[in-house]
Parts: sequence; structure tokens; C-alpha cells
Amino acid sequence: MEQGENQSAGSFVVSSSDNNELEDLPVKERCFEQREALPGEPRCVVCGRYGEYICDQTDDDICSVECKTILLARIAAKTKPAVKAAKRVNLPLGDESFCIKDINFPNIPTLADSRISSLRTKLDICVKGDAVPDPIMCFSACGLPEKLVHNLETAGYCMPTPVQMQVIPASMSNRSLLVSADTGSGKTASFLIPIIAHCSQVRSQESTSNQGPLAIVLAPTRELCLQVEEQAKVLGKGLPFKTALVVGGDPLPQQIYRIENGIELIVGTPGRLIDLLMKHNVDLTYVSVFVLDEVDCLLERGFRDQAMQIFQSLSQPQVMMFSATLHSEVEKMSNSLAKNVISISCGNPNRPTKSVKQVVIWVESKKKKQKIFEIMKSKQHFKPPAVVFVSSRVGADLLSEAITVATGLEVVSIHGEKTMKERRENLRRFLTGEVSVVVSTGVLGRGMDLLKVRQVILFDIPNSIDEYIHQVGRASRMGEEGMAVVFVNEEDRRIFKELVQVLKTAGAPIPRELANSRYTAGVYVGSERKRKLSSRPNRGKLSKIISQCMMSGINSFKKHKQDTL
Ligand SMILES: Nc1ncnc2c1ncn2[C@@H]1O[C@H](COP(=O)(O)OP(=O)(O)OP(=O)(O)O)[C@@H](O)[C@H]1O
Repeated sequence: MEQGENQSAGSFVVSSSDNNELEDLPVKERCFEQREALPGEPRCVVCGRYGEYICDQTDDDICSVECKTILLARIAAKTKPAVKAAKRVNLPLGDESFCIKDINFPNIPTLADSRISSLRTKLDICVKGDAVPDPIMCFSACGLPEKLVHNLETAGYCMPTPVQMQVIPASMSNRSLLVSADTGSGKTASFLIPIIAHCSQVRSQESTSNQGPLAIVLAPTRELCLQVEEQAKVLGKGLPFKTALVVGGDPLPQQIYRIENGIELIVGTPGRLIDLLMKHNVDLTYVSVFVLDEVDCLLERGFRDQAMQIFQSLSQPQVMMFSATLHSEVEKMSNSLAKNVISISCGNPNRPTKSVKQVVIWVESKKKKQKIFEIMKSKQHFKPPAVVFVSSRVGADLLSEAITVATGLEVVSIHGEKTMKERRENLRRFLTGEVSVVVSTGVLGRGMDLLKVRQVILFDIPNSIDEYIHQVGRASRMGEEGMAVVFVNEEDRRIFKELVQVLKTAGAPIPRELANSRYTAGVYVGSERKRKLSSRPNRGKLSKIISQCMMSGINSFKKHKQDTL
């Protein structure tokens, strides 16, 4: 692993020398003090961390006194106790401190403030706001329904990611949230888990015959909505929790029919949801949670009015806003949507995730096609499955055909002009491994969890550095290492300054033409870059790729009209 890479995952991983040191230490009191289990090592049966502590009353491996208490409580109840859902409370104004405790295990002490803040530092979590609830260390620690905890385990979620550790308790205390965290860090589950807990609690307690939706998740693309709804169904399985997908391209009557038959969560794109609400009378009285996923995109011109219109039809819901890229304007706008918002930031938002190696190649537009063919024909450089991002719909179709002709690879394209059926089918073929390359416009750039993808190629660099961060992020999930190959030339000068900053921060090589361009004037790319380069163990390989890729190509590849999300 290269220096500085894989920090978010690295915070949980210890080297074997750290390992020996830790094993001599006394029994850990709290589960977060324990390290992650290395492959083949015993795991704590409660939280999945290293199970170093053997509890006398059982043969199970346990990591700490905290998890021992939980385990003993479970044993005492003979079977696993039915976990009661946490009560959703409205905090009285001026309340100084509030902490989510596991109501099933009240004997577990809460941490002192100083230890909470050192825990947050350790997890790379920053919070802003009044009385922010403490982070949780395991899913069973904040009163989630037992079935939901079971579904999480089945999905392979042994323990929460840092963003989930902080967002879940904050959300369950009914507060509105503005959350920024790295791409691929688990933001989706961080809002779905509290939504599912809330919906199933309401439905199991409800005496009225209300079957209207209780929560709405808005996202900017159909594919992202599809993915979020799919994940919601997996996590909510077996609970009184049904979902409706409201996106364009699918028949509206079916969506209406589904909602009329009773659902808890609507996942939709703003345009189609507005359309549905105008044409049909959906009772939104009980919608108490409103999520804006990719909020910076949803509050941009184009989506903003629609998102606000939907928000205004709700009665003071809890608002949760998420993105890997957030700036001050969004923060200001978020305050107009909700009061007393908690801001949570995890890892390194507003930058490409450290897990992705960025290889920027200076290549003239007319040589781009030849360059991508060279990469895809090279066993060394091509790491399928791969996503290729382009700026136009026509470009996506032309390039996918050209790659097939030049390399023999089967390639599909996805963009806004295809029918929903085609988009679904092409995404399915790519995700199931039937085809190894997808050429896409920005529609796959944000939020898409393309699990096996470790390589993205930015054939056309996007218009903004934020979209760049999201597209690069498709090459890594949960801290897995990936690579982004980025084609750049003078035509992309609008983004040069920010791109150079981003590359400098990541210690990535900067092509000579980019470093010397007058459009990067004012951005220092001198010795610091050299120092960073020389400390990278793979620099030989990287510079070889760059020099190879700088060799020329063939025909021009026309830019076509910009695709919109
Ligand atoms: N606690 C967990 N344990 C294991 N895997 C998890 C956990 N939480 C989420 N994941 C997995 O991590 C991957 C990334 O999660 P997710 O798509 O929510 O990231 P994200 O932060 O929304 O990224 P992006 O900003 O790119 O949308 C998914 O495959 C998800 O299933």
C-alpha cells in the first residue's frame, strides 16, 4: 500500500507488529478500544472486532467488557431479547446533553465527553451543532429492531462504518442532519437504517388505518433511486416496511397503484415525484423524514425548485442531507430547510477518496480514442470491470461501439436518452459481469455502488471538480484500492486550477503540460510535487503508464451536446 493511501480503511487496520503490542494489553473496557480482527483471527460475537477476551460463562469470543455485558444479557434472557425500538424524541429547546443509550442494556456506562471527542478524532468524525448524540460502536447499541440487526448481519455489515456510527444515533434523536463523507463510505445505509427503524416502529404501534408514506428519499438519477430502493428492501426484509420507486421512464399508473396499496418509503427523482403528486392525491401528512441524497446536486439549479416544492408539501419533517461534496452555499440553504441542524463530516469529503490512485494523462482530443484502445488492449493497464465516463449521450454510444470494434470487448452504454428498460438492462448486464465495460454520461457518476469496479476512465473530464470527485469515487468502495485514469487537455482548462490542487493534495503525478499551463498560474506545483512523487513506491510504474499513454492516437472524437443528469 502506498504512503497516505487507504486512510479510512486503514484507521481500522493494524500491522502485525501493532498486533503483538496490543495482545499484551489488559482487557479492553469498551468495544471501540479493541482492534479489527485480522483474517483468520477470532472475532467478537457481538461486534465482530478481535475476540481476545474469553468470557467465563461462555465459549464465545468477546472483545471487551462492553460486549461481554451485552452477551451476558443475551444469555440471561436465554434467547436473544426482543430489542425494543428506540423511542423517537423531540429534544426540548436548550437541552444540554442527550445521549442514545441502548435501552436493552442500561448498565453499559456512557463515555465521558473527553473520550467521546477522542473517539471522534480517531474515527475522523467532525460534528457541529448542539447536543450531538454520541457515536455508536455496534448496530445493536441504539435500539434497532432485532430483525433489522439480523438483516444487517446477513448483508455482511458486521459493524457500522464511521459515518454510520455518528449518523444513526443522531438521526434517531430526530435531528436534521447535513452529512458529508467520502465516496463509498456507507452513507446510504446511514439514512436507511434509521428510516427502517422508524417506519417499522410506527407501523407496529399504529392504531389508525393510515397507510400513507412515512419517509421520502430524493436522489438525482433513476439508477441511484433504483439502487437505494433495492438496498432499502434488503435491509427492511421481514419488517412492516414497503417501498415505492418513483422514477421517470417507468409507467406512472403502476407507481400510483403501489403507493395506494400502502407503503412506508418513497424513493424517487424530483421530476417524477412532482409529476405524481400533481396528478394524484397522495397523503403526505405522515411523512416525517425527508432525505436529500446527493444534496449539493439536488439543490443546484434544475432540481432545486422541484426539491423545494416537495419539501413544502411536507409538514416540518426531519431533513437529512448527504453528499461527498458539500460547500458553504449548500450549508446555508440547508439551514432554510431545517432548524438546529447537526453537521457531520467524516473522512476527507470534497476530495477524491484516498483509496483511488489518480493517473492523469495529457492527451489531445483527436488522440483520445486511440489512447483508450491502447489501455484496453493492455493486460497490464486495463483492469475490468471498468466504467468510462464521457460528456455526451451521442459520445457514449459512439465510443462504446468504437471500443467493441477496436478491441473485441463487449461494451454497453448508459445515458439519459435511452429508455428506462435499456438503462436497467445495460446496468444489469454490467453488474452481473456479462459485459466488462460500460460507457456512461454523468448518470452513473454519483452515488452508484458499482461494487466490483476498480478502474474508471474519465475519457472526458467533467465540468466541475465535484463531479470529478464523484466519478473518481466509483473506482473504490469501502476503502478498496482502485484507479482512475483521467484524460486531460487544453480544452479542459476551466477545471485546471482545482484539478491541480486535488492532484497535489493526493500526491498524484501532474502531467508537465498541465503543470506548465498558464491556466494553472498561481497554483504551486514545484518541489512539493517532486517530493511527493519520490516518496511513492510505484512511481516507476506510474510514470511508465503516463509516458506510454502520452504516445499519440488517431481520429478526432467530437464533443457533442452535454448530457444532463
Ligand atoms: N457497515 C457496513 N459494513 C460493510 N459494508 C457496508 C457497510 N455499510 C455500507 N457498506 C457497503 O459499502 C458500499 C458503499 O456504500 P454506499 O454506496 O452507501 O457509499 P456512499 O457513501 O453512499 O458512497 P457515494 O458517495 O459514492 O454514494 C456498499 O456496497 C455498501 O453495501
